[in-house]
Order: sequence, then C-alpha cells, then structure tokens
Amino acid sequence: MTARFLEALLAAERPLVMEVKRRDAHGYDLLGGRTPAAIVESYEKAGAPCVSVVTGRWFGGTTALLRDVAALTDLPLLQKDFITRKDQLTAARELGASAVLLTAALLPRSSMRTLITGCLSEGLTPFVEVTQEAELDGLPHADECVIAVNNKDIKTKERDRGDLDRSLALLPALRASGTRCPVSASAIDSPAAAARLLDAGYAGLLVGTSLLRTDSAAAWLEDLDRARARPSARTP
Ligand SMILES: O=C(O)c1ccccc1NCC(=O)[C@H](O)[C@H](O)COP(=O)(O)O
Repeated sequence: MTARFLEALLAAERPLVMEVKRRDAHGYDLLGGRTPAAIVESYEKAGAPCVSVVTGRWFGGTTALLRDVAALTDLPLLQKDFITRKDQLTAARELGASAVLLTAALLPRSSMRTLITGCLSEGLTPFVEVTQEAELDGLPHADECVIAVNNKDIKTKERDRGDLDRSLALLPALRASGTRCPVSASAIDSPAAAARLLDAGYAGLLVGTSLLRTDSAAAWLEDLDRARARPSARTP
C-alpha cells in the first residue's frame, strides 16, 4: 500500500502519469464534452500505470472528481491540490488517493517535512514538486518520494508556456536527492518532448493538457514509442 503509486510508476514500460483536469490554466475546458469515465477508460486502454486527478479549484477541480475517478479505476491516483495540512492527507486517502502533491514553492520547509512524514504514515506516496535546486535541500525520505520538476510556475497559476530545459538542468540534482523516481511535470506538449525527457533519464512524466487535447491517448503513446525508437526523429 505504502508505495503503490511509486512502484507502479517505476515498473511501467511507459511511465506516464496521465491527468484528469477539467480546465487549463487559462480557464479553457479540457474535457470537451467527455465524462471523466470516458477519459479514464481511454487512459486505461493506453496502458496508464497511474492517473493524476486535479482537485485544485484553479483548474476547475473538486474533491468529488477524485472520488468519482477512484470509483472508476483501480489505478493508483495522485491528488493534485494545494495541500498544506495533515488532515488533508487523511481526507486524500479516504477519497481514494495513493499519492498527494506537495508543492515546494507554496510550503515552508518545516511543513514540507511534516507533510512528507505524514504522507508516509498514511500510506501515501509524497509527490514533491520543485522548480529550483534549493528546494531539494533537506527533504526527508527522498527515496520514498516521487520528486518532480514542474516546468511551469504555479505562483503565476501555470499561465506560462513552461520550460522543459528546467527539467533537463535539474535532473542531476534530483538524482543526488536520493529519489528513485525523478519525474518531469507540466508543459510536455508532444510525444517528441516526452521522448526527449525519458531519454535524458527521467523515470516518469506527468502529462495533462496534451493528452486531454488529443483525439486518442493510445495513438499519443504509440507516437511516443516511435519517437523513442528513432532518435534521429526527435527535436534536438
Ligand atoms: O502545481 C501545483 O502546485 C498544483 C496545485 C494544485 C492543483 C494543480 C497543480 N498543478 C497542476 C499541474 O501542475 C498540471 O496540471 C500538471 O502538471 C499537468 O500539466 P500540463 O501537462 O501542462 O497540463
């Protein structure tokens, strides 16, 4: 139970956390008339090892969305919200989450430490998101955390285009932190971009908007396989 999310991602052939998010950062609808059930089904058919559910209000999320998705699938679920208190961890587990987002840019260091320990005692994988190297200092139990680089800036509600070079630059520091599962998150807008990050050494990726805007998640993943098999086809 404790590491269900982490282990599922590490064991996956295509280690993509596929996201259910109602709206993008600019308020544009991402469901396109589909139900969460249809999206989860498409992710399962595409071989998702894990699913992220955005419950944060900035993106149109609600805790009911997490409860609904948990009733639809046995895949390990990440709750993406503004988690600042330990009681939110218990609530996340009760709603069906296996992992919760802890955003370094929004949490004092002492709270981050308390929440990581709290996650582990609740049986949740801490999904720690950073944007700069200093935020990795002193993270406890890093080997039991997913540590993700957010390529966008949550302080500006992720309205920026994102910068994948941030992930490439921070990968050595993530490895040095002791995590077994470095992840790149946000702004991964094509299979070619995903291939570039996996080939650089990322153990996992979190993709929302691009998968929600494509007609077929399965075809997106097939394109990823092709991009990984043909290095010359990738964007440099
Ligand atoms: O990053 C946060 O702190 C955050 C807090 C609360 C709700 C959502 C939050 N982030 C959402 C995301 O980071 C993105 O939805 C996710 O990484 C996918 O990004 P994209 O592929 O660009 O849609």
